[in-house]
Amino acid sequence: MGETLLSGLVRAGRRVDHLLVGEKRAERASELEERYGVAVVSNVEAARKADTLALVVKPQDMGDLLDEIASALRPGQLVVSLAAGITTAFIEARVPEGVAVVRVMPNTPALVDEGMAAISPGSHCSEDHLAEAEALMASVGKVLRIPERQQDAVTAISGSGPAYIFYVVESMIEAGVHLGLPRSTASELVIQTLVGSGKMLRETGTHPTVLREQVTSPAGTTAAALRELEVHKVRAAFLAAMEAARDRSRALAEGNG
Ligand SMILES: NC(=O)C1=CN([C@@H]2O[C@H](COP(=O)(O)OP(=O)(O)OC[C@H]3O[C@@H](n4cnc5c(N)ncnc54)[C@H](OP(=O)(O)O)[C@@H]3O)[C@@H](O)[C@H]2O)C=CC1
Ligand SMILES: O=C(O)[C@@H]1CCC=N1
Repeated sequence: MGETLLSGLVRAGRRVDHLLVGEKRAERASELEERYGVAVVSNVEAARKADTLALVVKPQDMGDLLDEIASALRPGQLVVSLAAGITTAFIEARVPEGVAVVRVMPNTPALVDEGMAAISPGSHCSEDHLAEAEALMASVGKVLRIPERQQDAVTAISGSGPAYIFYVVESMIEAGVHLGLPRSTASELVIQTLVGSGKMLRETGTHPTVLREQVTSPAGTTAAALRELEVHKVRAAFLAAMEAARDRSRALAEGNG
């Protein structure tokens, strides 16, 4: 996710020659330096020199990372966390008083500048700090400001969301193959159907139920398929899946790695 954000900043034409990246593995560090022209330094040096820090480690590694950099941080700096589950309070309790914290939930379509990020301010965060985090994430897609209490639900919907969509795509391609289509044909049909349907949702602003009804001819093929999805409780399965993701996000905040 960190590299996705970095590559987006480069594509957006933002200056990255002054950007410091904390990366421990030497091989990976040289790869990032060569690919993006950024300087790879220690986490402590990045924390001491940067005005804004983006923390993109796994939630389970966040406590150790904060312990490592806390003494290098100073009031007025901005810490932007992209980690699932980790609350602004968790970070604020581990950094000096007056460090501004913003919690972000991004998603991987940021790689093609179609990301969806939700941002929430911590308790010492000014409008300028929040606007800075917003501008960072706007380099790679849309940004919504939300209250932090909604972050676990957002993580379940848009953070993990691309995985559910890819799962549906995989399933439809497999079904096409099962029905006798060549894999490449099935794949092209499904991907273009997905992109076209997404574009219809965004460009028409029409409710998805209406769009679905427009495809569903009386006693036709779509009605036959949708009946099977109802019989197999696919809608209930989506609800249960997203509740599980929301609960997992909450558990990560409580340190249940
Ligand atoms: N993937 C996604 O779709 C999304 C991810 N996120 C969040 O982004 C964060 C990263 O996730 P993801 O990119 O999937 O995970 P990855 O494991 O791919 O990336 C985490 C990176 O952090 C590095 N790292 C770990 N500890 C340190 C440290 N102390 N100093 C410097 N670097 C360190 C790891 O290096 P190494 O490999 O050497 O250990 C690794 O490159 C998570 O908190 C996740 O919740 C949020 C939304 C979407
Ligand atoms: O699976 C995860 O925990 C991360 C957070 C949201 C998407 N990927």
